[in-house]
Amino acid sequence: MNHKIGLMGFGVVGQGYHTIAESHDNDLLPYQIVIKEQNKSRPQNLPFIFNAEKLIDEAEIGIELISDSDAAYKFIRAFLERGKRVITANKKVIAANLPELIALQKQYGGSILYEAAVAASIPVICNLQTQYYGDEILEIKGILNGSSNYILSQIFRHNLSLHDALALAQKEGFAEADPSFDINGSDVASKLTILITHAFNEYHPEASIPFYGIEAIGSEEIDLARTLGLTIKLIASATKTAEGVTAYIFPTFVDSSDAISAIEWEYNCVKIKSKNLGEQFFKGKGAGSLPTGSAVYSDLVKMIAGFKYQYAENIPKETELRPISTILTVTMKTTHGDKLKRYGINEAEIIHTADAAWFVGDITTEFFLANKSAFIGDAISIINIGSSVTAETVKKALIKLKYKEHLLISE
Ligand SMILES: NC(=O)C1=CN([C@@H]2O[C@H](COP(=O)(O)OP(=O)(O)OC[C@H]3O[C@@H](n4cnc5c(N)ncnc54)[C@H](OP(=O)(O)O)[C@@H]3O)[C@@H](O)[C@H]2O)C=CC1
Ligand SMILES: N[C@@H](CC=O)C(=O)O
Repeated sequence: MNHKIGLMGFGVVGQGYHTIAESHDNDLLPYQIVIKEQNKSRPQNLPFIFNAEKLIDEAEIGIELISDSDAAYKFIRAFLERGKRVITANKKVIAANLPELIALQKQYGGSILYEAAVAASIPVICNLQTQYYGDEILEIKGILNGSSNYILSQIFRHNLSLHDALALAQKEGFAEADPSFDINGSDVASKLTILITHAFNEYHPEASIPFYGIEAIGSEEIDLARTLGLTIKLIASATKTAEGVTAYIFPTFVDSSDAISAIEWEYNCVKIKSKNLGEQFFKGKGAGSLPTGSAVYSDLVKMIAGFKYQYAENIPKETELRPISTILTVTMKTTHGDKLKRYGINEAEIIHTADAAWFVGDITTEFFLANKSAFIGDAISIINIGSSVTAETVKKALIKLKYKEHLLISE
């Protein structure tokens, strides 16, 4: 049966979905494909068009896979306002507008699926939707960005610079159109916003979540992690507390006993803790053409079979994280101690190594959010020490590194 599927976007993900449909079920191929650039070379035999409005009017099901979030938002809205069904992989649009998109589904009777938007190949949204009846989710934790994880693997395993590793992630098709979202934690924050809504029925938009990326991590942090026998992963976590839900995203030291430490390259992982099930752990590719296209294709099959996300009766409103502030034990590194003193850190608390100045101790997420843009301006790297090591051990390792470096310098 022909479902009059309209595809928007024929890039990394659009082509992934199309390849799968072509080799599997021609009925699930699009009857038209909207693209933007007139002068790109394309396969000759495919039904490309440039008129998105025509496709939105005529298609029965829309698959939105474009790289322009403003246009994607307009297209998704237009499908839902016509009571139509639409699939997307765009986490920015979903995370920024989730309450509105839920309301549009309720008002006009259309529906939207977006499994590919979070952790690409890992069916985490469908899992949250269908597997926890009679249960209570307590915590979600994981790696939710393929590019930054791929970059960390390249840095740790092949000593590449962040810049060169990012260029490779872009070449592989893992990175966003604006790759700063991959390395500054923003892409992870969008994904965590979506997971929190599905797990806890609370809406915490990206800006309300304390998040920091891997941008300022340099060889000093890699040396420190190696000295400690640890690795560094960009970890997102959301936890149910007595007061509500708390969440944050930071590069984090991880030891080898934690399954997260073994997640390399573009792979993602999600740990879910619930009252009845205890802990579950999912691992899968978090970016790339076929892994993401496959999640889109599966959404399409599920959608045709009648699957819809079930949202709570009350559309979640924007709420504060609770507790409002959480204490984290971190390392903060920059090039010069004076930059740390600006944030009220005393000279006595600063450890100087050959090329860097470090603070190791407690900060609150409230302090972090208040100073975040200044930290970025000062190129301060922040790593959550997590539970794998104590602050005292980290300080000792830094002092060891300092003397090793002094020896090297005087040699
Ligand atoms: N890459 C990945 O691994 C993953 C990506 N995603 C998400 O999937 C979506 C698509 O990403 P990806 O495939 O990588 O992007 P690409 O850059 O590879 O492709 C983007 C496509 O969108 C088209 N496009 C851009 N703007 C418009 C517009 N205004 N109207 C019509 N078409 C337009 C482009 O057209 P043209 O060909 O003419 O340039 C191109 O075909 C994004 O939301 C991304 O965040 C989600 C999970 C994983
Ligand atoms: N750029 C994203 C793509 C998938 O969401 C990533 O690297 O994870």
